[in-house]
Amino acid sequence: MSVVLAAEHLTKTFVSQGRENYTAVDDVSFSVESGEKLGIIGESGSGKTTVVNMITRLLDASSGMIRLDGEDITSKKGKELKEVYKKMQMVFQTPTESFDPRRKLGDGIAESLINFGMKKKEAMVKAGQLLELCGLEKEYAGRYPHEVSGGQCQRAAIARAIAIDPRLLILDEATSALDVTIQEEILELLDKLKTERNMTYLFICHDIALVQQFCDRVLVMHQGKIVEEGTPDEVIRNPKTEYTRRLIESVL
Ligand SMILES: Nc1ncnc2c1ncn2[C@@H]1O[C@H](COP(=O)(O)OP(=O)(O)OP(=O)(O)O)[C@@H](O)[C@H]1O
Repeated sequence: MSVVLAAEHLTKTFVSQGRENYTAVDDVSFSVESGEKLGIIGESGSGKTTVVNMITRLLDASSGMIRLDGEDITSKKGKELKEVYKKMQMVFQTPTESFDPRRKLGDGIAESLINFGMKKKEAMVKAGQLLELCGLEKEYAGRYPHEVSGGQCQRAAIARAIAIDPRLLILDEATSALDVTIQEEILELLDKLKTERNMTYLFICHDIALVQQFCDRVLVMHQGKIVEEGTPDEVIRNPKTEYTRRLIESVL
């Protein structure tokens, strides 16, 4: 199996005037294999989103390296990021906010296709097909974000994220705002897409039960460090740290 994403000794120290420097992510290393569903769990403030923000290049790393498909992307900026986002896409917690409220869902999905060279007409047809692939009728392309439910909007966000056929999806609390049955449906959709498109997932979540259900492997983050790693069943059955034990007890 090939490594799709690797983080090597990734560190982020926030430096702000008048406050002490704060190291939110401290020497974090991990890799995600092709076709794998890797979870990262940890309590609020443990550094999960900071890791994601560095990987997706929304935030500069203080030190360390990020490789995507073997290529060093740690310092990629501006136009160089287009190639990065072709391979790696994100799905966030609040789908309604991730779409422009003044534009229809179909336009939002077609936009990424047009950015990558597709003609508008073709992109609109493809947007409808992607919505269908994600379990919505293609007519949803004509709806605004506020005209659909949270679960439907998250399906549209997934349709947009897979539009340009990325290898890796980063799902940052992508099911956390949804109720339990809708969460299940979204996880089923992600599993279907993984089988059909050989997707690789980095699944950030604070809920170890969801990670157990969905992921092949999990990293536990605490105070900016990875404190544990294994299959979800291994970690749940035999937690090595008191912190992980508390995380498990709080959910299961
Ligand atoms: N721009 C910033 N400046 C200073 N500190 C920050 C900044 N962004 C995040 N932090 C701090 O870094 C730590 C990690 O935050 P992060 O958002 O990565 O945690 P998290 O595990 O994703 O939490 P949550 O699940 O609540 O989103 C927190 O203590 C946070 O206050």
